[in-house]
Amino acid sequence: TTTLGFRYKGGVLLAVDSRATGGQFIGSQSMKKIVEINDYLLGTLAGGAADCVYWDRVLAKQCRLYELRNRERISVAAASKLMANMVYNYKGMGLSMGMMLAGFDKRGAQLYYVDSEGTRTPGKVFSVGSGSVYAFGVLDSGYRWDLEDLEAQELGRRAIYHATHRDAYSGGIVRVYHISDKGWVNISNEDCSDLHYKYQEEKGVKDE
Ligand SMILES: CC1=C(C(=O)N[C@H](C)C(=O)N[C@@H](Cc2c[nH]c3ccccc23)C(=O)N[C@@H](CC2CCCCC2)C(=O)[C@H](C)CO)Cc2ccccc21
Repeated sequence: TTTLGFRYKGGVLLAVDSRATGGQFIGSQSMKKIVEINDYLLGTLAGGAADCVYWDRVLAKQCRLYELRNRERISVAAASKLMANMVYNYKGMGLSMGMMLAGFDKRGAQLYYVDSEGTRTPGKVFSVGSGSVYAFGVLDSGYRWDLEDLEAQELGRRAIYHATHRDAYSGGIVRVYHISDKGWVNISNEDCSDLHYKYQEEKGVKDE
């Protein structure tokens, strides 16, 4: 898996791949690794698939209960704290989950990293998963706070593409989401092989 997220002038940009693996076998090429918790809150998933899918659903339920009890949406900080505290109860028991919580709330655009080891930290740029080393290579060289929206989307897309090209455990569809004060938008879902030929074309390189 390769997932990434970064905060910038235009809000939060998330990009992920869609491959699930079981050892050397590919379990799926079309998984949803960006999960829609509400109209202003997204999560990204990496690690044990069952752990990620299960705990995401528990978090989504808790966020909905919060809204019903408090008549307002939960903050990203609070949602990430809920998740961190829930999985901390199972620390050392074998959970494997590395996720990001991204959204827009009273504090503006927010991005947190939370994992099953007990880490919960806010930040500007994260990449999580087996392909994150490749994604960081592209991301860190192209990231600026003042990116325009289209530049930010293309940076996220290219960083995930490069990870799917080099990491055997990443692949499938490159999904890109943008979160602003108007909520989240799914920008694109492109097959990484289509992106491969598009980028080769741009480089003027034939059928590699
Ligand atoms: C195909 C499939 C599943 C599957 O392939 N499960 C395997 C066993 C799994 O958990 N794969 C992990 C890798 C892995 C195997 N055993 C582990 C033990 C510990 C930690 C990781 C693993 C995976 O693809 N992980 C993805 C993220 C997942 C993909 C599916 C959606 C939720 C996030 C990645 O992190 C990369 C592919 C690198 O592992 C689980 C599932 C649930 C619902 C619907 C379909 C599936």
